[in-house]
Amino acid sequence: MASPKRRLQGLVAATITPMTEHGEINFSVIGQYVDYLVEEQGVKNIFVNGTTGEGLSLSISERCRVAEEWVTRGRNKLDQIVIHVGALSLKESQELAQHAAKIGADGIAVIAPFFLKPWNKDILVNFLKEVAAAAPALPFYYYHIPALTGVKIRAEELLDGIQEKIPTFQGLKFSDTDLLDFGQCVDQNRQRQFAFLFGVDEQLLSALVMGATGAVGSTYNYLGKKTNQMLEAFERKDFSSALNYQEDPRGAAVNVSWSTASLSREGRASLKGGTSPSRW
Ligand SMILES: CC(=O)N[C@H](C=O)[C@@H](O)[C@H](O)[C@H](O)CO
Ligand SMILES: CC(=O)C(=O)O
Repeated sequence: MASPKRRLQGLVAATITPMTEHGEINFSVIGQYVDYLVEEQGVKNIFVNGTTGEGLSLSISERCRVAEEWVTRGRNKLDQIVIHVGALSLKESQELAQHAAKIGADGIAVIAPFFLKPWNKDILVNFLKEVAAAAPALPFYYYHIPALTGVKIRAEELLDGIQEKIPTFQGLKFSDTDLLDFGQCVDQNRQRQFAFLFGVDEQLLSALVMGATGAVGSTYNYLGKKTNQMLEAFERKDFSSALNYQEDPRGAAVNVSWSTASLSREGRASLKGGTSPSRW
């Protein structure tokens, strides 16, 4: 079982869910995918069943099987495996959280419900709390992605007092371009050991300046190595090299016609090699 561990930091690849030409999940390539991330990209943390992984377009049983395959294949090779367990239904989200704990994942993340939505902080925190309580031994991350959920409660507001409500709260995955909100999250929680994981790859350098401790994103699947070099350049305060590296994800993002707000169908297909079907 996962132990509450060191803070998640550095790059986290948001994995795609490989599919066969018939639109079924292709579990057989996940082992190779792990090796590719570790060996070719130098990325040892993954975020499974998130936006890039089309988690919300998979069935619950598929989500469980995908999570299981990543954990099995990633054991002893990856550092941390975070499973996204957000869902429209609290009950399903709790089931996914329990399952993630059972299979030995290292953490769970949850987005805000996005059809019938929480209209204030308390409602959202209560939802998150009930999910977190289903996996009381697992670090919990809130996945803030307002452009896609439509839930615009500021992350800074959400974080205020969150540990009293959710004792396993360990960090934030912040997928929004509002660097003021992000910076305030960092500033107001300096005394806590939260992970501040930024999720707009094109803006990562700016987020590092604001205090990001790591990043979760789709581009780290193929720009992991370069982005690690950017992190190193930033560490040694070589900002002009860091800026050169940052140009890459921005270029790549344009090339595959992504927007910062949503990864298009074409972008996803291109990540999967151009022809792989999607679930939406
Ligand atoms: C909406 C979406 O998928 N966001 C991802 C993570 O949150 C990012 O990694 C983007 O894919 C990336 O920044 C490219 O636009
Ligand atoms: C990028 C990211 O974190 C996701 O695909 O969920």
